Parts: sequence; C-alpha cells; structure tokens
Amino acid sequence: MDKFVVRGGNPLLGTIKVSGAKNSALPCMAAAILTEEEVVLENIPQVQDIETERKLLTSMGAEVELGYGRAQHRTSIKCAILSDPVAKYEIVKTMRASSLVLGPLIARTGIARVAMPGGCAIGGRPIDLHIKGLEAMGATVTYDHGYLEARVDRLKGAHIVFDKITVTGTEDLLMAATLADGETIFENCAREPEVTDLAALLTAMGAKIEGAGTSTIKVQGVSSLHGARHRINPDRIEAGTFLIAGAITGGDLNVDCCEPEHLSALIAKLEQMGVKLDVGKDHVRVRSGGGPLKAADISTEEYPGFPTDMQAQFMALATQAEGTTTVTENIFENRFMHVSELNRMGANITVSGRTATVRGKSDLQSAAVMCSDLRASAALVLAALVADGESILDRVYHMDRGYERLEEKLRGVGAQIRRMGDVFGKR
Ligand SMILES: CC(=O)N[C@H]1[C@@H](OP(=O)(O)OP(=O)(O)OC[C@H]2O[C@@H](n3ccc(=O)[nH]c3=O)[C@H](O)[C@@H]2O)O[C@H](CO)[C@@H](O)[C@@H]1O
Ligand SMILES: C=C(OP(=O)(O)O)C(=O)O
Repeated sequence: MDKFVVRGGNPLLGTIKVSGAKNSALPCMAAAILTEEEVVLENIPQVQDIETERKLLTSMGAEVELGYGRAQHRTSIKCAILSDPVAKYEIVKTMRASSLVLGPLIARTGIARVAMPGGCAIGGRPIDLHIKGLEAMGATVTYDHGYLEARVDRLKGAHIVFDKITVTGTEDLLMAATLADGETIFENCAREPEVTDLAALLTAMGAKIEGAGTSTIKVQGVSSLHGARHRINPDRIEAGTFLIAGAITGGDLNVDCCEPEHLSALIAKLEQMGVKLDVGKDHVRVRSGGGPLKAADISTEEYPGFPTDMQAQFMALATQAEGTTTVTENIFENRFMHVSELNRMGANITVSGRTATVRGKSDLQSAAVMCSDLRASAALVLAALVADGESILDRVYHMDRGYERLEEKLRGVGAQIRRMGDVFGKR
C-alpha cells in the first residue's frame, strides 16, 4: 500500500489547477448506458473511482476509451450492446457510487442486477430511496444472495417525493425517468451542482428535464436518447481542499479552473475566519497574509449548505484557529474517523454524538497516521502540511479514489510531499 511522506512548514505559493468533479463524472458515465450511441465526456479526473466505473461499464459489455493527456482528459463510452446488465460485487464493493447504474440499466434494458453496496467508513449508506422510486415507476425489485434485481417492461412516469434529500438517489431516478413512459415529478430533490451537471448531459442526449438545481424536477420521458459530448464541472471539493491548504499554511495560493459559485458556503466560512480571498470568475486566490485565524462553527447541510465532503478538511483548519469551533455533521452518522488521527498529531478535538468540538491553536506534530476514507485522508494531508516534522500517511488509496495526483499538484506549489510505495504490501 502506498504512503505519503509529508514534511510540514512550507507556505503554499503559486497556482494550483482543479480537475473535473469525480461526483459529476461518475453519474455522467452511468448516463451513457441510456443510449446505444457514443457519449464523450471531457474534463474527466484521473482518479481511481473513474477507473472502477470504466471496469464496471466494460464488464456489462460497453466499449469505454479513457485517455489522459496534458491538455485533455476524456472518455468515450458506447453502450451499443449491454450483454451482461449486472453490477458485480467485486466492483461495487470498492465504490458505492456503482449504485448509479441501477436506474439507467433498468430504463434501457428492463432488467438490472446490482450488488448491494453495503456500508462504508462514513456510515450505513442505504439505497432504499432509489429502490422505492423505481418501484413507484413500476419496477419489481427482488433480492437474491446480496444482489438486488429490478425488472420492468417499461418504466412509467410517477410522482416521487424523496423522504430525505439524496444526491445519487436523485441522479439515479432522474436517469431512469428520462426513458419512462410519461411525466415524472420529483420533489425534495438534491440541488447539488453534480445533479445539474448530469441534467445538462441528459438534456444534450435528448432528455426533457425542467428544474434541475431546484428541489422539484420534472421529466417528460422520451422513447430513446442519443449520443452527446459534455464537459464535466470543476471539482468543488478538490477546489475547497486547496483553499484550505492555502489558508492553513499561511500561503498565497491561486486555486484556478474552479467554479467559485459552487464554493459559496465554504468561502463565507473562510472569510468569517479572517482568511483573505480574491474571488474571480473561474479562480479564487487565498492570501493568508499570516494574520490570525478566528474560530467559526460549521454545520453540514445539503447544497447550498456547508458540504459534508469538506467537513474533515475544515476541521484540520479549525485546529489552527484562535478559539473553539464546533463542527456538526448532519448528513452521515459516522464521519468523524479523522478525529482520532488529528488528535494523535496534537489536535484537541472531542466528539459527542454528531458534534465535534475543536479547541484551536494546537501545535501539530508529525506522526504516522492512517487514512480511513477519502476526505479524512485529505484532512490528514492538510494537518501534516503544518505539522512540525515528517508525517507518514498510510492507506493513501482512499485519497486516490478522488484526488488527481494530489502529491504532484501540492509539490508544484511548494509542499514537501512524496509518495512512497510499500514493497511488502499491495493495494
Ligand atoms: C458519488 C457521490 O456523489 N457521492 C456523494 C453523494 O453520496 P450519496 O449520494 O451516497 O449520499 P446521499 O445524498 O444519498 O446521502 C445523504 C443521506 O441520505 C441517506 N440515504 C441516502 C439514500 C437512500 O436511499 N437512503 C438514505 O437514507 C444517507 O444515508 C445519508 O444520510 O452525496 C454525499 C452527500 O453530499 C456526498 O458525501 C458524497 O460524496
Ligand atoms: C464520500 C464520498 O464519495 P462516495 O460517495 O463515492 O463514497 C466523497 O466524495 O467524499
């Protein structure tokens, strides 16, 4: 298993570029199932989850080309024949977002067999709302040896009110509804930019969608969709991680090729903490100026609220602020795995239920720490960038799921970070 070796102390200076959003690219790749024609996606991030999705689509019979170049990262997907509409456990177990193929598979082929994704380090993560929605659209769902099987002649339009806001649930059912017979109305939808990005691709493929980005989405089903070309949005979570990297190291960092509008909840909190930001059209420059950071509480919420995917990184920053910060996690029940590792580095954080209390101004020290999930790993990198001495982060495969060449990008702006392969272990 690879490790990162990080020596703290350098302010990050210069320009760092944001890649395409993993959480947009994954549903957009799944959307290619909906047509026999070619779907081309640009600005695909070079991360492990995309490789997993390629494997998943290929295992079903799709032709997938994935190319990473200096100027362009793109994939072209052609699902002319889906000979095996099954999402196998071996693939699904490594990536929960595999459940995104459920809706498009049943809509296109009338049958989908998908391994149940199971829980993960951040909580239980059920998909009951995806299933309930498909049943409302006429599908019959059965379970067999850890697999869910859904069948239908043709999905029919329905009125679906989500009991709880779900991002991939909204995306999954939105894809299903594009080929359903009649109109589907969704209420209490996720409003995340990734849903809007997917809807833009589906519309380019010929779908009839109104209201994406709001809590009510209307879809008029069509009999078939066609190929399209689409550019994936910048990754707002990677961009946010870089903003915090600039702020925590007291640097002067220009986070380029991002969409500042998607970062507004984080930007507001950073400004409240006293971080100086210049917000441009497609970049945000963080100029810390070495001034003190002040504590600011956060509470995670669905978009446009403060994202749960930025909670761990924000907590790393809070360890350096003057005063006490409370961090409340409202989306996932077990997303504080980074706390014990941050405390091992000298942070002073206590957890009670859904709330963590961070007593700031800790002098962080280097340590050997373990990455437990994607964003927890990012928080440990951020802490290590300001810790005294050399930290070793184990299990960076979690990070590789969603950050493109993180160590190279950070090195490019002055961080001392390198990857070390483990000769005794393998991923
Ligand atoms: C690939 C992807 O886009 N992942 C993101 C997506 O995950 P994901 O789409 O899996 O997260 P959801 O929005 O579905 O989860 C939100 C909450 O709803 C619950 N729930 C969800 C579905 C369901 O059928 N039943 C149910 O109870 C979940 O347990 C959780 O408590 O949104 C999360 C919340 O912004 C982000 O952290 C993830 O990075
Ligand atoms: C939790 C995340 O991803 P996933 O939903 O794929 O586990 C994430 O991107 O932070």
